[in-house]
Amino acid sequence: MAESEKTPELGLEAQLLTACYGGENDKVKELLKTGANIWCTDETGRSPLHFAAASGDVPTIQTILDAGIPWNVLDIGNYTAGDYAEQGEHTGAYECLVEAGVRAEMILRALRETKAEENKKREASNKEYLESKVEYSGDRLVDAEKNGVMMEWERPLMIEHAKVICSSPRKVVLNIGFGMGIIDEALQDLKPNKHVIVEAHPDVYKHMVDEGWDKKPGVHIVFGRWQDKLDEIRSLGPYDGIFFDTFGEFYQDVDDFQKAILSAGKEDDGTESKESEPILKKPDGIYSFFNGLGGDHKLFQDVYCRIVASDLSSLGVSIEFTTISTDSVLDPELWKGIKRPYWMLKQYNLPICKWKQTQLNSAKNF
Ligand SMILES: C[S@@+](CC[C@H](N)C(=O)[O-])C[C@H]1O[C@@H](n2cnc3c(N)ncnc32)[C@H](O)[C@@H]1O
Repeated sequence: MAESEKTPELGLEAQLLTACYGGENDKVKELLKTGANIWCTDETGRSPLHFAAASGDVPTIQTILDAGIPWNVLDIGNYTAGDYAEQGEHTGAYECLVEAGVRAEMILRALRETKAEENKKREASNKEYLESKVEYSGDRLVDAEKNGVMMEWERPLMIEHAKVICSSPRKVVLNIGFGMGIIDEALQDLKPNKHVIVEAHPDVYKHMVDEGWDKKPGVHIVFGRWQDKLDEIRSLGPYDGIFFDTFGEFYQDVDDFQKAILSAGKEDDGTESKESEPILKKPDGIYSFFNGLGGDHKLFQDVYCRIVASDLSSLGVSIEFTTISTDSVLDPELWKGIKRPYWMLKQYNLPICKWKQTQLNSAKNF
């Protein structure tokens, strides 16, 4: 064969991507040993993990993850490896990526917690937001940088959340974060006996007062960050239903909130009080939260759903998700004027959190 007729030999990186795509785990390992650069990508930014996910071969995915590619890597089109696994209907591969995400996030969190212990009290995650202006503008509430704080498209979700935490009249309910007051309107329609609303932003608080929320029978407004108002929140409870939906806070804040409402009160010396019940009433209290974490990528959302389930479980609470289609939200028109769409998934996982029955039984036997 003439020299010019030979197929040109692929470079190590091209060989690596091809082997990942073929799910050839042994070859992938060999290429990595030979010095193939694990950080290589093709022209569309797809990493070896994207290719391995597209092959659906779990051992190859594991090899790539072990070699250091993060589970949440994105290509130029903003797709995760999970998107490639799903496109090929590789459920085992998708599950492997979710598990990798959960493991990585748990490790990161353990590291952060050690740091937080060192720094003791954290600064508010959304300090800047709370100190700047917000604007009510038609179907949305935006912050000074045109981030969507709350938008009208969430109304059907809020109505369902309200039904979950206030399933019959005369309940005592707590809502953290007023925003556009959509869930609070829905709760009022369900006729609770007592309806406590905690809101930290001065402009939002002013809007609530302008709209007469402070005069509604049974409504108690607590103005301030929930973190600073726990004693007042506790004194107005316990609650049959609790909903949490703030803005600019992180998962750590959600986790702190859950620990605060699901644990017994503290004595002056900081030990758990034997008399005081948790803020969420036992045994029938129901807790829910806006499940927007990771709302721009399905893989990220699935990882957070797993993490929150595990955290709640260790607090004695089980979680179930009911799904609601959010297909219509994918229309780019809806997000015009908003800095960054915060929801890009076809399905919303609405969490319903209840005290675990086994826990209650063993507590009774105690
Ligand atoms: C997404 S909006 C809530 C929307 C609401 N669920 C509705 O149906 O309209 C979030 C709200 O939480 C408030 N917020 C943010 N951090 C808070 C905190 N730490 N404590 C209480 N409210 C907070 C914001 O000012 C904002 O009004």
